[in-house]
Amino acid sequence: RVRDAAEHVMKMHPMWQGPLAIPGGDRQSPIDIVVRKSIFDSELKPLVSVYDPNTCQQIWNNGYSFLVEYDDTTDKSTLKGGPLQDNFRLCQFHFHWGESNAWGSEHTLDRRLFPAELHLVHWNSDKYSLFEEAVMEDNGLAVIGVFLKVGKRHEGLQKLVDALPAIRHKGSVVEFTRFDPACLLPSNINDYWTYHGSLTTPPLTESVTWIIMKHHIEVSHDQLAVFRSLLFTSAEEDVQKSMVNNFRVQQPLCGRAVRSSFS
Ligand SMILES: CN(C)c1nnc([C@H](N)S(N)(=O)=O)s1
Ligand SMILES: [Zn+2]
Repeated sequence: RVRDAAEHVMKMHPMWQGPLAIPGGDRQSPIDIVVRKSIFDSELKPLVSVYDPNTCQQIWNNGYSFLVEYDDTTDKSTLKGGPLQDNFRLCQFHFHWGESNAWGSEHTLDRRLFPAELHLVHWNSDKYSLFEEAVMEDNGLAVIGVFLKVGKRHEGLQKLVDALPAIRHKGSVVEFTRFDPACLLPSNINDYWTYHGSLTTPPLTESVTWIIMKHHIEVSHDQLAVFRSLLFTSAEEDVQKSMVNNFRVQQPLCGRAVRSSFS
């Protein structure tokens, strides 16, 4: 199977040499969303995202993905509503992708794989004062997931794609400003699934309210190819490894409900 091959390749990354599971973890991510088993919840409110492009600060290669980081010392870029009871601050966004367009996403819809998945990571600024605190708490984080499909070029993404050659190696960082992450959201953000899960990279803490968009965004084949030109490895390492298949294997649902905001 596609996923088996990728699973083998992905486990080669040092990230996954350690414990692959949280002992007793019963709300791990990512998962397969079985659409027909999701439960429509009419109480789910519209999502309200307010992002200030002036809070965008830098883009860097952390050796597993590339992250666009935002100033989260104020409530200038926030997410609320939807399944959330509190106000959440945007701290970063990043992607997961495959070595080919056949796979790459972390979540799947009825086992359908997408070539890539965008994650916008937010933390609960009503209850906590730092991401590092929130990451340990049940209601600490909210991550929006958006599937990417290969098609027409995404004009808003190109500014980010053009910055990638400057951060090819693990540990490289460049200034990256005035980027509005709203341009990466689908036009309709009110059709989503939501469930309680975890970070998909260590510390794998079970602190995430996942909000997975029903509608995808389109990027071009060439734009995705630039993602794959990044490297897992730093400039000093002898063997350079392409940054591909940076997704976690799927985790058991353990009886969790997946709710939908649409019927
Ligand atoms: C420290 N932060 C913001 C994160 N730690 N792990 C993250 C994962 N990449 S994900 N996929 O967002 O759970 S995001
Ligand atoms: Zn992620």
